[in-house]
Amino acid sequence: MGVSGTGKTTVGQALSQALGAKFIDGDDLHPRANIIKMAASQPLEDSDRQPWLERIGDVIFSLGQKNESGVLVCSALKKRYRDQLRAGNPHLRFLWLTGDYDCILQRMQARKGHFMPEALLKSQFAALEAPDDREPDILPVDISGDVPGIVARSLTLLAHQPTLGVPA
Ligand SMILES: Nc1ncnc2c1ncn2[C@@H]1O[C@H](COP(=O)(O)OP(=O)(O)O)[C@@H](O)[C@H]1O
Ligand SMILES: O=C(O)[C@H](O)[C@@H](O)[C@H](O)[C@H](O)COP(=O)(O)O
Repeated sequence: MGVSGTGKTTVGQALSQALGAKFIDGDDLHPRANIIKMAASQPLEDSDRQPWLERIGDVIFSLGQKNESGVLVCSALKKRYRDQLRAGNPHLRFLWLTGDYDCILQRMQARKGHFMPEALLKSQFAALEAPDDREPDILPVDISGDVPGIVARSLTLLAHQPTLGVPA
């Protein structure tokens, strides 16, 4: 999880390879109307996100039913969104990619060919409900430094969450 531009897709793909797990990009689960809206620099509303979160929760449930490991990346900005994803998915854990606005903005500016405009980064931070100790299943990972280092830190954190299929 994390605001747009934090590296969810980049880190998630590398992490899924390191874990031998399936990779799913939550961007691909949006109704097309959501993508069109964001591409037009309009922030999504809670109602826009509902069908998307439902699909994400169902994909996670399907993986669990097949006893399959997966890395699914999505912003999951608000606690109630995360609670919706948790429902019926006891093995779900979150890695929260976290960093400062300027660092993320620079990365978004350098990113090519993605529908999400940097103009929406402020609204992403405005919508973000930063996890706190009410959500102990969320592991914060700072995004400064290179991708291999972030993946290594993520693996170390996940190793303490054996339910993710990472050997303890
Ligand atoms: N640790 C990193 N250091 C430098 N650039 C990064 C890092 N992680 C991601 N990026 C770059 O930042 C941009 C946003 O990454 P991306 O994976 O698309 O983020 P998200 O999926 O969270 O929107 C991409 O251009 C990506 O190549
Ligand atoms: O909750 C939201 O406002 C949207 O879900 C938004 O977060 C979008 O899905 C991605 O964040 C954009 O794509 P990237 O995160 O890949 O930039």
